[in-house]
Amino acid sequence: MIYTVTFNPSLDYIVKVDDLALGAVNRVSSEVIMAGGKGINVSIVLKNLGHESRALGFLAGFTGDEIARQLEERGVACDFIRVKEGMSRINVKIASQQETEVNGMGPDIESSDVEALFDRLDALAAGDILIISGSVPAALPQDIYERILARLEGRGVDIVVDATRDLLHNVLAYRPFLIKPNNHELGDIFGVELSRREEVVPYAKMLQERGARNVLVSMAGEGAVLVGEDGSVIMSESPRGQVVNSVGAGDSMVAGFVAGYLEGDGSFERAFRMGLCTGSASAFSLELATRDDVEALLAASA
Ligand SMILES: Nc1ncnc2c1ncn2[C@@H]1O[C@H](COP(=O)(O)OP(=O)(O)O)[C@@H](O)[C@H]1O
Ligand SMILES: O=P(O)(O)OC[C@H]1O[C@](O)(COP(=O)(O)O)[C@@H](O)[C@@H]1O
Repeated sequence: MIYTVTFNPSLDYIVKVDDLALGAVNRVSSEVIMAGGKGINVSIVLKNLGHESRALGFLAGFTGDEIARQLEERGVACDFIRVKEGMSRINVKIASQQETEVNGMGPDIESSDVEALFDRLDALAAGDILIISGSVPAALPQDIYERILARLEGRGVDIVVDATRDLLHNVLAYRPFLIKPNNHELGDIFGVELSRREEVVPYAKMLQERGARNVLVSMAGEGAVLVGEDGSVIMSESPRGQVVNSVGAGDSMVAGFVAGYLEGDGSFERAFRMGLCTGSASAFSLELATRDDVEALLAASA
C-alpha cells in the first residue's frame, strides 16, 4: 500500500488575476478551491493515475471538513487525525504576470495527535511505500521527519521525502528511497545557484553519498535530473506546453515517479519519464494531472 503524510494540509484558493496590482483592489478572472498540501496532492494524482493510496496527516475545523469531503469525492482513502483547536489553513495562489503564493499557518496540534499519527504509521510493513512531504507547522516538533524515519527503520518500507533544507538533510542518514528537491532547494543546501541540468549532477550525487538512494531534482520548465541507486544519471528537458497553473507540479512529479516505478517493475527510466510528464501535465492544466493528460505527453515525447 502507498501512504502519504501531509502535516499541514490546505485548501488552495487558486485564482487568476490579470495584471495583479499591489495596494489596489484586484478582481479574479477565474477561481478554484482545491484540497492541497503536498502529500494530499500526491494522493490525488496517484488516484488520477490509477493507483490507490491512503492519505494521513492532521485536519481541523470547517476547512478540514472540506478537504476531507473533496478527497472522499475523488475516491482517495483517508485516515486523518482530527485536531480539536483551530482550522486547516487556506493557501492563496495568485496566477498573474508571475505566480504569487500566500500560505497559511494551520491548527494547533497536540502531542497526543502526534502519537496518534505514529500509531497509524506503526501499521506499515515491508513493501509499503510512504511519501512524506511539505512543511512542518510550528505546532509540531521540527524533527518529526527524522522521528518517523527512525521509527520505521529496518521495516522494509520505501520512504519518499519531499522537504526543504534541514528537514531534508536530516533524514538522509536513514537512507530514504527517494528525495525530490527542486534545483533551488538543492542549491540552498550547498550555498550555490544551480540553473543548468548538468550542474545539478554533482550536488545530487553528494546527497546520494550522504544516504539518499535516489535523488530526483526537478527544475520546472528546465526539466529534471535523476541520480539513481543503480548508478544511472538520467536528465531531460520538460515537455513543452502552455503553463496554466504550476501549483502541485512537484507533487505530481513525485506521484508520477512512484506510479511509473511500480508500473515499470522498478525501471528508473520509466519512473523518470512518467514523473516528468506528470509534473508538466499538472503545470499545463488548472487542476492536477489526469492519466489522459500524462499519456498524451508521454506519447508526444516518445
Ligand atoms: N513551466 C513548466 N513547463 C513544463 N513543465 C513544468 C513547468 N513547471 C513545472 N513543470 C514540470 O513539473 C516538474 C516539477 O516542477 P517544479 O516547479 O520543479 O517542482 P516544485 O513545485 O517542487 O518546485 C518539473 O520537473 C517539470 O516536469
Ligand atoms: O507545506 P508547504 O511547503 O507550505 O506547501 C504547501 C503547498 O504546496 C502545495 O502542495 C503545492 O506544492 P508544489 O507546487 O511544490 O507541488 C500546495 O498544494 C500547498 O498549498
